[in-house]
Amino acid sequence: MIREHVGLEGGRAYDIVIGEGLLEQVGGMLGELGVSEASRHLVITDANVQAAGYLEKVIASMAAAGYVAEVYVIPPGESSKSLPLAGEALAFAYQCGLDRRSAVLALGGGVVGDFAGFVAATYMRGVAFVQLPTSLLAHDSAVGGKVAVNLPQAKNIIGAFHQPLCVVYDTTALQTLSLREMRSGVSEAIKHGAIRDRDLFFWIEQHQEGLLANDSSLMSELLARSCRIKAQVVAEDETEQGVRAILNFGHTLGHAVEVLAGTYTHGEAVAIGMVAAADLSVRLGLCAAEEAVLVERAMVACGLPTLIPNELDEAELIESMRKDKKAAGGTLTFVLLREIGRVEIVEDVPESAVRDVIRARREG
Ligand SMILES: NC(=O)c1ccc[n+]([C@@H]2O[C@H](COP(=O)([O-])OP(=O)(O)OC[C@H]3O[C@@H](n4cnc5c(N)ncnc54)[C@H](O)[C@@H]3O)[C@@H](O)[C@H]2O)c1
Ligand SMILES: O=C(O)C(=O)C[C@@H](O)[C@H](O)[C@H](O)COP(=O)(O)O
Ligand SMILES: [Zn+2]
Repeated sequence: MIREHVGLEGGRAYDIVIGEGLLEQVGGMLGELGVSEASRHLVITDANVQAAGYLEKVIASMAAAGYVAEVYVIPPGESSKSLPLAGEALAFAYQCGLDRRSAVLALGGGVVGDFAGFVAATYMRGVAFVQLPTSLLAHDSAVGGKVAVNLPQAKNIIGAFHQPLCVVYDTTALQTLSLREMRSGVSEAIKHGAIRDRDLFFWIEQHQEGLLANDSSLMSELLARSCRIKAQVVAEDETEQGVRAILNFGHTLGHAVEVLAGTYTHGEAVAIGMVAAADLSVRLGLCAAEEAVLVERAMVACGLPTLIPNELDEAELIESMRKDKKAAGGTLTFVLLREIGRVEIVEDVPESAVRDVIRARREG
């Protein structure tokens, strides 16, 4: 078992526990975290994760430890991150009699984590929550306390910073993940390498075959190293007053592509966004062209997309990016590459440079 730590102040520090068979131990872990046995608790998951058998394990483990668990199952997919569905989940929590000592458990990928975290952050002005990530991408989403639902036209617009009590990462769950979702998760790990750890970046490219095949020792190393970077950045700037925005590398364009196309996974869209951000960095004279080539090479090696679909309108992409959460006053803000392992946040990027990059990155 591996333990990483998110070193926050004010009683909000927590551990990320990574290992095999942890879902069967959730009940005992809740006891160690001081979760009350007197209150009812809510496990939120999606239908795919339920069908794969993980919900049963959590419920059995909680029951064995004396916990009463209610269950709320959402449809799989990004469209579940909506305010109306969150409202229904909140009403369900109330109807079940959850109280201020109740905990919400998020069992699933990033969609479930963001959604359930939002429910936990808003129910009775905030109750405890525990992340039980089941996708590879969720090594990113489960850590750091960004919880949110979407507007139809923009991602994560309605949300909060609400840290979990613990992240319990059962790596056996990754066995049922599709190759596409494994690749999508690798994309955010490449991001962690690109922003803070050059060695990790090249290690992922070198070991992509074993990682995508879910080799257990490689996977444990990936999760530990990638979560460690995420935890460090979050501990430096919990609510994104500054440096935390580097975790948004690839997301300015990535979020625009994800929303406007509606056909890419989050990790795929961010992969396109990272390659484009690297191109932009070269165009603005911030980084050597060879570094951008290496970013693209890593994405291709991991089977991730690198081109912007032709059907996405340039003006709509720009408009969406001007409304990105990092942007103030409608300017274009990007996290740009200095070299692999080092990035910087650049505000007020000229629109002409962004348009040039979009045109050069179009599908053939
Ligand atoms: N809060 C954050 O810091 C943060 C960070 C990164 C991404 N995100 C968000 O996370 C979301 C993407 O997360 P995701 O890629 O995990 O998507 P997801 O939650 O939709 O999961 C991907 C697919 O895999 C299925 N699945 C999950 N675990 C499975 C398992 N063990 N076996 C079989 N199927 C499984 C899901 O049902 C879904 O169909 C996006 O909404 C993104 O905005 C948030
Ligand atoms: O934790 C963060 O901070 C991140 O930016 C991580 C991102 O990978 C993630 O997609 C996050 O949800 C994006 O946040 P947003 O504020 O750009 O919506
Ligand atoms: Zn992301």
